[in-house]
Amino acid sequence: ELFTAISEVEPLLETHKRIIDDLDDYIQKEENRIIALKKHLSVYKQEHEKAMEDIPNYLGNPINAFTLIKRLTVDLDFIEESIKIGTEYIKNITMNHSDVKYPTLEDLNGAAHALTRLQETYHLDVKELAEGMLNGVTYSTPMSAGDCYELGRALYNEKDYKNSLAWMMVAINKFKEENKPYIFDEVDILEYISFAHYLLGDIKSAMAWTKQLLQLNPNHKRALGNIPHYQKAIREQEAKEKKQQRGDMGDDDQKHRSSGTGEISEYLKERQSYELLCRGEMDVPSEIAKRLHCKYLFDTHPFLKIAPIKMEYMYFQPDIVVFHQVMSDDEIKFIQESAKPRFKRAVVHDPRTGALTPAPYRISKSAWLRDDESPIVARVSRRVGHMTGLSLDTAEELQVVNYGIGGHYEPHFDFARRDENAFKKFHGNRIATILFYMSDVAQGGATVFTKLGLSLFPIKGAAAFWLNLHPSGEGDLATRHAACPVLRGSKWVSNKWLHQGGQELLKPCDLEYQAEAIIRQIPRPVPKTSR
Ligand SMILES: O=C(O)CCC(=O)C(=O)O
Ligand SMILES: [Fe+2]
Repeated sequence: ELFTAISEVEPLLETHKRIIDDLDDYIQKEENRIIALKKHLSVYKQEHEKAMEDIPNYLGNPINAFTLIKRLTVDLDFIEESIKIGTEYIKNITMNHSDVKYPTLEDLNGAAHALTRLQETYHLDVKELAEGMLNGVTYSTPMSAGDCYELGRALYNEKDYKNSLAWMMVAINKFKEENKPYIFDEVDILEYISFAHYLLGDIKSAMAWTKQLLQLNPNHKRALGNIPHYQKAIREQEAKEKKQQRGDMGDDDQKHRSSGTGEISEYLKERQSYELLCRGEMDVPSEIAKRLHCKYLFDTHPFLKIAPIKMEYMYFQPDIVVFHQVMSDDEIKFIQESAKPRFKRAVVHDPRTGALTPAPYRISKSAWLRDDESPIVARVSRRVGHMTGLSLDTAEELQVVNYGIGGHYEPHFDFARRDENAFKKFHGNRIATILFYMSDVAQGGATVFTKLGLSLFPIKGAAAFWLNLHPSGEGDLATRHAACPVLRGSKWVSNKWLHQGGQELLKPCDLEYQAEAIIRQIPRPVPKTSR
């Protein structure tokens, strides 16, 4: 699962270099071998010509008879042996070395999925992507027909036929333009295109592409077999459409039934604001925006009297703030290096069982760092106390996260719902989140609050802070948030989650608030984030 963290993809460059060196060496040896073989061949040809000019005379010469026999015994053995050595040698190269890392087919599929996630979230054009461009700017070498074909194949195998088809269409155009040798040919691409159309329910297109395939290869067995099948399906589809047209007159009931359930539209609504926010196309409401400001924070801890913290309000009710310059480059480097060897694919709590499992909606690698393992980690925790005025006594360890190719975390709450038994080992629920940004991100990777319409774009060394719970202890549903897929760059964050235990005197729960949490309509006063 190398694809789940960029830091784990980095060592693949070492593997890449190894392949370059091995292949260079192989080609050098192979060229020498070919030169030797060519010399043999030319001797064979020359001698053969001479022999054919006058066969009896040629073979009458005992030397010629001897050399002919030699060429067909010992020399032939040499040729055979040298070809065998070549294939053995290349076998050794393609066999995995144990001292470098190799990605798996799972990684290839993960990377393929990531590309489509990016393409869909950021409205990227497949043709532009294939040219190595993002929003009109070139960032990488263009993809070859082979790259596009493999990507299309990976998506096809993952049953994502729509995106598979989009990439196969680019593959076929590039294939015709490039005119390069590949292990696949135009017929193979056409077969994927036809079948993807079929699986997407567009049987007429499937038929048209299959006919194109048969023009190139009239004996293609599978394509020939599919034609009657498609013809039958088209007839059935047309009959169904006709029946539906007749039935539709006045069948209002049908229309209501197909309008979908409320649950789906709620999901789609969230998805829509998530994507808009990820692209930075949504602003916070103007009545909030006009009150946003920055200030120096110097009263949550006496220490701040001499070193106040820069605090920027990003939202009110719930209050979301960003503290600037609260983690130094050296601290970041140390934390990254400590986390790397312990990285595991990030897991989520299964809401039914509370068990930890990896999920496709959270693609990253993470590790936990304890305060007592390094004064640097402890110093960062202490700083969280200074910034928030809250107790760290019941906090979780520092969770360090690196997102992989297209890495993301879909909308979620940081607190546990009442029916989840996720946080039983902690003192109460997650009252607050402090999210340190340990890198800038070239493109994408924002933290977005889907209910609020707020996007926070990572700034290295800054930290976002918000309370997840109402003062009553009820989870604040407005804190629903997500990590957008990383479009370009590597995103590092660390989370410090504070729990309710130990905050009783610092953030007393309020009976009025408790009532408010139940009767949500009552507007509540702006709670002070700092004290
Ligand atoms: O990485 C981010 O921007 C948010 C991460 C997050 O929400 C989490 O880890 O719970
Ligand atoms: Fe979160």
